[in-house]
Amino acid sequence: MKDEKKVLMKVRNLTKEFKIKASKFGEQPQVLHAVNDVSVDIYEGETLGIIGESGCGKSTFGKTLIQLHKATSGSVEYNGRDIFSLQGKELKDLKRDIQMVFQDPYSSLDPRKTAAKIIAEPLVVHKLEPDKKKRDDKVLGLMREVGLDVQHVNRFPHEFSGGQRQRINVARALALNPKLIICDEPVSALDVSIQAQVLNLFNRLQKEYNLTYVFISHDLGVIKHVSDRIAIMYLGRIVELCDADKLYDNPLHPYTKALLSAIPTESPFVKKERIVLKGDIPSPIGDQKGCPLAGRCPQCMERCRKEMPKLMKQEEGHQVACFLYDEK
Ligand SMILES: Nc1ncnc2c1ncn2[C@@H]1O[C@H](COP(=O)(O)OP(=O)(O)OP(=O)(O)O)[C@@H](O)[C@H]1O
Repeated sequence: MKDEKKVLMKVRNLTKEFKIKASKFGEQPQVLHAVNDVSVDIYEGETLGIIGESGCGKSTFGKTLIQLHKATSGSVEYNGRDIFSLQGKELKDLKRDIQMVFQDPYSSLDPRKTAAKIIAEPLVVHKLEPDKKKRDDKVLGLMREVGLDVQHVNRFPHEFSGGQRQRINVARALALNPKLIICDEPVSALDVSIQAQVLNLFNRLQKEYNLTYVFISHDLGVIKHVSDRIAIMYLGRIVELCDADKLYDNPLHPYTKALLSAIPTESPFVKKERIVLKGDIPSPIGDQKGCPLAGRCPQCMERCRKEMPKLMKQEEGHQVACFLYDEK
C-alpha cells in the first residue's frame, strides 16, 4: 500500500436491518440487525479484510456498500460523493467503478453462456466497446490476464474447474476497469491447493491496476495472506480494526483474542492457550443493549452490559471497541 493514503470510500454509521415477518397471527414483525452502525474508511490501493463468524453481517455489509441491499441508515461516500444520492449517469459510472466477486463461482455464471459472452457482457451493457472485433480482442486479453487459456473462450461454465470459473468472474469484473472490488469469500468454495493460486491472482492484479479490495472471509489464514488492514466483525459491528501486521501479535478485543487463539501454532513444540467463549452468538433479532459480546466475554464488566463501546484508537493503526481499554 502507498505511504500517502487517500480515502476512496468513507462509510459512516452504516446500518442494515431486515424486517422479519411475524410467523403467527397477532405477532409483531421483528427487526434483524445485520449491520450495526459501522464506520470505516477504505483507502485507495489497500485490501481491507473483513473477518467474522458466519452470520456476523460480512456479506450484508459488502452488499450494502454497493447498494445490492438498501441501507437502513448511515452514509457511504465514494471519492467524496454520497453514493446513496447518485442517479442516472453518475450511478452507472459508480457501478463500473465498483465490482463484486462472489463466493460460488458457478452460480454467479450463466450456465447457458460461453466464457466469451460472460466476460463481454459488462462491455455490452455499459456500451464500452461497440466494435465486435475490438471487444473480442479485449475478452481474449482479459482471459490471458487472469490466467485462462484463450483456446477455451467458447466453453461453457460447466466445462471449467472451480478455480477457472472464479477466474472468469474476475475477468468479467476487470472488464470495466473497476477501482474497487468487493470480494465476498471468493476462495471459500475452492480446493485449498487452488485457493493460493487465486489469491496470488488477486494480489498481482491489485498491483497492476492499483485496485482496492474489500475482502470478506471467515478464514483467518486467507485474511492474513491478503489484507493490509483487518476489521473484525461480531454481531453486525466492527469490534476491532487494525493493521494486518499488528493484529496477529497484539489482538486487543476479547473476541479477536478468542478467534486468533484457534489458529494452530507453526511449531508443534509451541503450545498456545485456546480461549473458548461460553455460549453461542446471540440472535441479531431485536434490540441490543450493551456490548454485543457481554454475555460471552470472560472479562465482562458491569458497564459492558449497559453501554455500547465505540471503536477508539489505541495506537497508530489500531482501534478497538472495548471498555477494557477505555478507563472511565
Ligand atoms: N435477505 C435477508 N433477509 C433477512 N435476513 C437476512 C438477509 N440476508 C442476511 N440476513 C441475516 O443477516 C445476518 C447477517 O448475514 P450475512 O449473510 O451478512 O452474514 P455473513 O457474516 O456474511 O455470514 P456467512 O459467512 O454465513 O454468509 C444473518 O443473521 C442473516 O440471517
